Amino acid sequence: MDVDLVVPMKHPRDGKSRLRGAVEADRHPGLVLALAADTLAAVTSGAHVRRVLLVAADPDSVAELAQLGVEIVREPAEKTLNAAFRHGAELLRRDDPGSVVGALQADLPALRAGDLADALAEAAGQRAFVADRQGTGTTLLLSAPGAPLDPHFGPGSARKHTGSGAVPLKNPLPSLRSDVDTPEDLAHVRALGVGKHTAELFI
Ligand SMILES: Nc1nc2c(ncn2[C@@H]2O[C@H](COP(=O)(O)OP(=O)(O)OP(=O)(O)O)[C@@H](O)[C@H]2O)c(=O)[nH]1
Ligand SMILES: C=C(OP(=O)(O)O)C(=O)O
Repeated sequence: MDVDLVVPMKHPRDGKSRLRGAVEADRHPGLVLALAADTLAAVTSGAHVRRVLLVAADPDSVAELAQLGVEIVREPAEKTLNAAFRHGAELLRRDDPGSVVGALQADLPALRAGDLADALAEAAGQRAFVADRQGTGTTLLLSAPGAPLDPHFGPGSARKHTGSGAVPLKNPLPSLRSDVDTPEDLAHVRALGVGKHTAELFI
């Protein structure tokens, strides 16, 4: 089954504040962009991903990511994470009302296209989500075809997605569950194997 994905991003200077200190302060925006670039490179290499819409707080600040084959739009007037996801989903559905829409985090630098394909296969058209490796957050939420995405991202989102009827996917999906919020998460993904953009920062 094919999917269109929405990926939200703050200005790289403002995002990933819990990760501050993992690299020198002036390299923080570059690290945030590298995490996103590796995530998006894995996503766009996947056979089942049709479109990727990056919903950005500041499109100019993430313009370099367009070369990875993603479309970039500005976030809506309501500047929150879930509003960014809803806006992206609405734009995608305008072009294809019956599609499967997915909400994906931009901080999965170890992502493998195979894990994303396995998640899509397991979801099999149900509204479903992938919890992060800690089990509390969400890295991917998939709609049913033509049905609402209904995103509830934020602290404790795994419980909120379960509560709203989304099916928690059970496959291991290690690369898809390894989001990077803290320096400890960064050490974890480096051990798992990150993409080239993040790897280059640590040579
Ligand atoms: N466009 C947009 N993206 C957002 C917004 N809030 C969060 N994001 C993005 O959504 C993703 C997940 O958010 P978090 O993991 O909470 O990241 P964060 O807010 O950058 O990190 P912390 O500052 O450490 O909480 C990140 O890629 C953020 O850049 C928002 O209001 N608008
Ligand atoms: C916003 C979320 O991400 P994080 O855990 O990366 O803050 C979430 O898991 O819903």
